[in-house]
Amino acid sequence: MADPSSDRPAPSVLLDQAGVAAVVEDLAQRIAPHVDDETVAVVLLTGGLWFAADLTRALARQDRHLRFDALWLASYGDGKESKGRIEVRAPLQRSVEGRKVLILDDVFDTGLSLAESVRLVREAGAAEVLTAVFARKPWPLPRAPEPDFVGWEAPNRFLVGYGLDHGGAWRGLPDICTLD
Ligand SMILES: O=P(O)(O)OC[C@H]1O[C@H](OP(=O)(O)OP(=O)(O)O)[C@H](O)[C@@H]1O
Ligand code: HPA
Repeated sequence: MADPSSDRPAPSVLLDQAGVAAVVEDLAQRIAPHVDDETVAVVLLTGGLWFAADLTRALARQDRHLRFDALWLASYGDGKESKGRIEVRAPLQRSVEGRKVLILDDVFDTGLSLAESVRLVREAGAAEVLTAVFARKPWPLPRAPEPDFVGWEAPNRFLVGYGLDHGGAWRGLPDICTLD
């Protein structure tokens, strides 16, 4: 998979694409009773895009046709550790005043990105905020808020694929892999 002439390590698969698809379908079934066509799905860019694309289509198959918006947040840059502060690169494009919002992200790690997005969406006037992440990584301390819906409990490894990157690379891998 890796270019043998490069010094990039080859990703090894932790959850293959069939496993990813099963996790998304299961999440859609669990989320569907809690959302309707007036709910706004808010994806956290950039990494959440692949999950949000799949989940919104899985919800459509459950006859839930959510509105869609995005918040562009960044905290990792090209490194493997959170910088501990969240940069807002682009705000919501439409009003969420009085609406139910479903925030979608690829991974819950320190929990800072999700917490900041919940704060921003509440500040924008959302009536109710639900959160769903594809993967949750283990953490020794309590993180607040925990996501309302979690697809897959990931091991404590650095993940790439299905939106997750290292320095902008590997987001397009259909499997979830690790570089460790
Ligand atoms: O729980 P946390 O420790 O905050 O980590 C999770 C966040 O980290 C990644 O975003 P990143 O800041 O790397 O930006 P990206 O979406 O462009 O990859 C990922 O997409 C999540 O949004
Ligand atoms: O394991 C990870 N991989 C890529 N991006 C991330 N952002 C938080 N955790 C991760």
